[in-house]
Amino acid sequence: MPVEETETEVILTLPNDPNTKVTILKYGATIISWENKGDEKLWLSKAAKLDGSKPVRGGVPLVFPCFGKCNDESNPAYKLPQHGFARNSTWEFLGQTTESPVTIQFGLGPEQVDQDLYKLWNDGLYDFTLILSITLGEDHLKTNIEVENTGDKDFKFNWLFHTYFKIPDITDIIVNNFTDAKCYDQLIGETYEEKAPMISFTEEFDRIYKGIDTQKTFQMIELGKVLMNVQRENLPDSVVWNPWIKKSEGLADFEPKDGYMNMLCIEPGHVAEFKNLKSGEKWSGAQILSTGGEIKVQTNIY
Ligand SMILES: O=P(O)(O)OC[C@H]1O[C@H](O)[C@H](O)[C@@H](O)[C@@H]1O
Repeated sequence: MPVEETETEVILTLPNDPNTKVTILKYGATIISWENKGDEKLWLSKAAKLDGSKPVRGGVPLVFPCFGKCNDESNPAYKLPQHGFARNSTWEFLGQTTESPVTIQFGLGPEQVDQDLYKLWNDGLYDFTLILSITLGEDHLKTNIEVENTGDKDFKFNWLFHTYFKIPDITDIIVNNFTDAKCYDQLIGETYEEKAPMISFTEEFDRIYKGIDTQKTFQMIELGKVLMNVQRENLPDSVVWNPWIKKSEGLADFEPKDGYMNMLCIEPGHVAEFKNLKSGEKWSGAQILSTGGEIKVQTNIY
């Protein structure tokens, strides 16, 4: 049985490999585990709440319709909490859609969102359907999101896959192919061009990389070995985040406290600008994670 459903979770297993599986919490449609050949690829805090009382600290939380806290009073997302409402709504499991590759879907519409929260977005006047498709392969995991504006009013939104990777030791990790990207450093409030040939981590890190050619793959490399490739479809931006010591101390659901050594967030999204979606229109974007392979340095492709 490739798909098992419980009241709170769905587990998708690769038909020919019981050690390759993905576990999705219906709350937030949050992927909380991706085991590839028995090896866990995602970081999940030991203190993560999995009971629907707050967004999950770890895995792949979904960010919609705003990334971070929207500070623009004229934006209808202004009153929403940090990262919007998709990660703290219980999605509907829509079932398996294809057998090969094995794919399942989850859906979210205004009726599944906590109504007090939903009303904070333009008084609940927007109508939308989100369809999340999760495809599991031998060495890859694809998450595709489709956003449809099913109402009569145009709206604008951010989307982001807030992916927490599990890693052996942050100080041994470098990430490539961000070179020359425009970046907004959230810690110093400044925009500049990334000049480092590889990103490495020795302190708190919180940057929004913008408008990166989707032909570029970000590779998370540990001591010369590719641990993960992050590919994108129609998602021009990517946040890179590690809370390091002080910030993780302040996060009640972040455990163990030295867990920052074993996690790194690389978060493909559409967040530097809001995406406008007209009434009746659809938009989609995807993140494709894959393990292994060679190091490929991609300079700007003109
Ligand atoms: O604590 P959360 O609301 O889950 O946000 C966790 C983090 O998300 C993103 O990576 C942001 O860039 C960070 O500034 C933020 O701290």
